[in-house]
Amino acid sequence: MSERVTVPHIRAMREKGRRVVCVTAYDALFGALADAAGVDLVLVGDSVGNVLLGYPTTVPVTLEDMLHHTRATRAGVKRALLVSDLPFGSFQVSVSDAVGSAVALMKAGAEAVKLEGDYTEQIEACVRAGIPVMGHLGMTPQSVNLFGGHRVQGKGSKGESIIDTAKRLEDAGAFSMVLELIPAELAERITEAVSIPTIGIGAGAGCSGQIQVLYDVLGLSAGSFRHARAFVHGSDCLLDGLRSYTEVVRDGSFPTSENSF
Ligand SMILES: Nc1nc(=O)c2c([nH]1)NC[C@@H]1CN(c3ccc(C(=O)N[C@@H](CCC(=O)O)C(=O)O)cc3)CN21
Ligand SMILES: CC(C)C(=O)C(=O)O
Ligand SMILES: [Mg+2]
Repeated sequence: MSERVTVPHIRAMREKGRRVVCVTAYDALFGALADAAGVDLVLVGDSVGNVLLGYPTTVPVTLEDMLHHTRATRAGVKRALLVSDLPFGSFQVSVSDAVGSAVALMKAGAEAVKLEGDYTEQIEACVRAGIPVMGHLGMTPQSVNLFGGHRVQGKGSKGESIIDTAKRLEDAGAFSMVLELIPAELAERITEAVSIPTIGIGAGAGCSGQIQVLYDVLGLSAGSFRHARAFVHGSDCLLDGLRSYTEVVRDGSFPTSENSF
């Protein structure tokens, strides 16, 4: 594979007009698959809570969970930039919490961290400590209890404050930002208002790049979302294989002499 992707590369992609391709992963196996597909950035998302751990939201995910999945994903990702989410509770209360948590993720193998919301002091302090930070605005899932569900944010006049926050995240030193579940027109206005790459999920095609949850892309998620698309029917495919296995064990045709010693 070609040269490793770095934070300056991601920034430069916007200037060159090349869309940034991002996907989540939570372990070495799927991290290596995403890397082999040539994505630019792999996010160890706190969506691991919903997707793999069976939680209803990302709220219960701990820093220990994120460290565990970051170490695993690090083992599989060789080329793409590896970014890890700061989970709920690990950065909001103080700047020292934020830097401490971010340092731990970096030691686990992340090359940058992402945090949700309007936390410019935390972003400044991490950047000062040498840790690149990705912002995340719009429908920030760690605030689901405030929103009353995973609902589109920033409709109508409420969009203005998101534009203002986006500018302040850039000023604080964020190298890019995720825009989640906001009107496409608002995402375009934010993208015009900042000079760092905007990475959309449910935020239209006017962002500098896109991110999706890997299991949604692979058709391995329980539900389906308007913002996502399954590019392969993973669950159907895997179920076929598992049903075949079940059948041949039951009828005694597996293992054969070739599988035996
Ligand atoms: N598998 C998975 N994919 C994701 O994109 C994802 C997660 N998990 N977990 C963390 C957050 C939660 N996200 C969510 C969760 C639910 C909706 C949802 O129910 N969307 C509605 C539309 C919402 C509206 O119209 O306001 C839908 O119909 O898809 C969207 C994003 C995005 N993230
Ligand atoms: C979907 C992305 C932006 C995320 O934060 C996650 O997967 O946790
Ligand atoms: Mg997340």
